[in-house]
Amino acid sequence: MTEPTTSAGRAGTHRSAAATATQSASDDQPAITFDRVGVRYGRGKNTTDALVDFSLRVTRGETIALLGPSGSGKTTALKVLAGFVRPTSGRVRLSGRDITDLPPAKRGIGVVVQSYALFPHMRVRDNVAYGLKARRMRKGDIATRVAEALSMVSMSDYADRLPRELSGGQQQRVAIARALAIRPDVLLLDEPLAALDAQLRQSMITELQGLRDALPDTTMLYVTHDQAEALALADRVAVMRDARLVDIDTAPALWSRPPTGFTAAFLGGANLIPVTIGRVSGRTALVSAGERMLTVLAPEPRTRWAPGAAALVCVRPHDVVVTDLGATGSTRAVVRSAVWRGPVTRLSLAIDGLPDQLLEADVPGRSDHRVDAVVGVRLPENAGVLVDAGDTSGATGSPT
Ligand SMILES: Nc1ncnc2c1ncn2[C@@H]1O[C@H](COP(=O)(O)OP(=O)(O)OP(=O)(O)O)[C@@H](O)[C@H]1O
Repeated sequence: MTEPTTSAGRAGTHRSAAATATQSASDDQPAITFDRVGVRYGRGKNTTDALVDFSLRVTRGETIALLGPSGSGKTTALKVLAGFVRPTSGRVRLSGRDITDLPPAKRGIGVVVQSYALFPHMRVRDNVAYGLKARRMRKGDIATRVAEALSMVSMSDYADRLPRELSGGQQQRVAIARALAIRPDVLLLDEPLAALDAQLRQSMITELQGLRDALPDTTMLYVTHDQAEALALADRVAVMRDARLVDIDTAPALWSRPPTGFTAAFLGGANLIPVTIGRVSGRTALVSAGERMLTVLAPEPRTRWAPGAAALVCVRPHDVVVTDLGATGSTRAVVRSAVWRGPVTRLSLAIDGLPDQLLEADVPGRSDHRVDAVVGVRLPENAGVLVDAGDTSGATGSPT
């Protein structure tokens, strides 16, 4: 086994308590490993399986978003790693070291939760210093660390304020500074922006992106049910459903080639059209949707797509082309609703030959399409991608 080398982190000599504690761990191990973790809450008849056979490996410096509907087990996974919940089965490791039985304070993990959890009677600097004092660090070193952490979140000017004298976004920055002050190798963020309004959330996403880039050696696990946050911040997105990890991949891959209908729907804004697979050749497939034939992308492995089998085609609303009625290659459709969303108008369309299916289409700007207007619709070749047919219930992600 090799000693962990000093990480060339953003703060120059970035070295965490956790890393110091993981003397026997190896740098080539994943920073975080969940190994078939199960969590069952309660006893007897009143039990809830919050995590089932949950396995995940996170590389050092990677940011993973745990994305899923309410109750899917995201927070439980974080609590297991932080040491607040003991798994019923399975093991958790940090840099290869088994920490399943280690108390939370000995794990050296930074945790940020939705509700800030600042000590109301302590000034900002004392809130940030809290974990360092608990580690019995020297006063001078504490002052340096506090200043460094506050500067990272642009809160240096607020060190003497009380939490109640800060806005929500500022309080959350202090909570992040407090988590960073211990220079954790692993930072856990549980819906850190959920309590903020939409505009502030957007600017905090940008700040978190900056923080992530400034901390290239810090591994982050980010819990959210907001797909926009996940897509903006994560190197990989782990989609959870009913206590299980259902899909994991890079954000662009999950977006463009969602493996399951659930993930396609949860990432938001997906039209999922039931189809029957016809001929598959290379990366494309000819499929029938109602009375229509479509040419769509068939992601690897091709063996997934057997001719005659049922599947779904995922089409993003911005890929649907709305034309005048009768335009070449178009199909007749009736506008069922038109909602202006700023940059686009989202149309809901009933398509001839596609019964029981409304297709959502985005047209640029504020369109003047009225309900019951008759238009043409065209799906460009390969605008759709084949997705495994399956249960998509509960996949109501935030709209895109
Ligand atoms: N202490 C507990 N005792 C009993 N059941 C619990 C406890 N904590 C969570 N649960 C249950 O475990 C399941 C997973 O909860 P968890 O908080 O991990 O989900 P989540 O995906 O983080 O949800 P949310 O997005 O709403 O925070 C849920 O069914 C929840 O009701």
